Amino acid sequence: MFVINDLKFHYPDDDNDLLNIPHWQVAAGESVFLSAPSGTGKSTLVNLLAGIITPQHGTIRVMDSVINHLSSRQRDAFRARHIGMVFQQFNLIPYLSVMDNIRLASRFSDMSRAEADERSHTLLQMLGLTTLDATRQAEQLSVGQQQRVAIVRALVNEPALLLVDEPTSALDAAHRDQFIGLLMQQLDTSRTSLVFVSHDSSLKHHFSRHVHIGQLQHDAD
Ligand SMILES: Nc1ncnc2c1ncn2[C@@H]1O[C@H](COP(=O)(O)OP(=O)(O)OP(=O)(O)O)[C@@H](O)[C@H]1O
Repeated sequence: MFVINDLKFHYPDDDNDLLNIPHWQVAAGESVFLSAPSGTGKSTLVNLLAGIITPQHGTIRVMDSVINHLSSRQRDAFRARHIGMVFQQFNLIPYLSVMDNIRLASRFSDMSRAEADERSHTLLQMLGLTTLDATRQAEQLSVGQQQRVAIVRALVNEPALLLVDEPTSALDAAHRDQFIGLLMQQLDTSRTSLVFVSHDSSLKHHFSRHVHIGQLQHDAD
């Protein structure tokens, strides 16, 4: 699903490479639990895989595209169509309804609007949100409910690659289990690959692979 080769990345204000990953690949349908101590570059790696930022060196191939060789506009289009993301900040538009927030993503799918809306309602329901909730403005929802909307928005297009960064912090135990169940169902039905970044190691038994960021990094010694 994706292959990283010879990747080096540093932020402009720091000459030292934050990430130096000789090779890492994840196959279609694999689910990876990625752990790392705070500040070691998990979110940066997720942003690289999403094509939000690009490395100074190396390649990140997602499906058939080397995403860091695409223009910024091409990366935006690729991400909208093939990559689902649930980030720490849910990035919902506060004054839009739940459904309109989800439609911002689903208009990039091959589904008709009616099909996409039906799928959205099904996913919302699976995560315990009602038809009435779907009409409410995002800002009127609790933090946990907003997170569930962000999850539906990430899943609605049946993405090839799903990137999830610290997702469970705002969910109670019951909704967290529903969330993981929904993710796993998505992987089974559509061969979606998942990279799941979390500090909550009690969740890692759900995943087919566990990776510590230190295992990916080039050993400088
Ligand atoms: N936009 C930026 N410009 C400069 N430095 C940054 C930027 N974003 C992150 N960093 C630095 O890069 C390092 C890694 O940040 P990153 O957010 O990837 O870590 P993380 O492993 O996800 O941490 P956490 O688990 O605490 O969220 C940190 O030292 C951080 O200060």
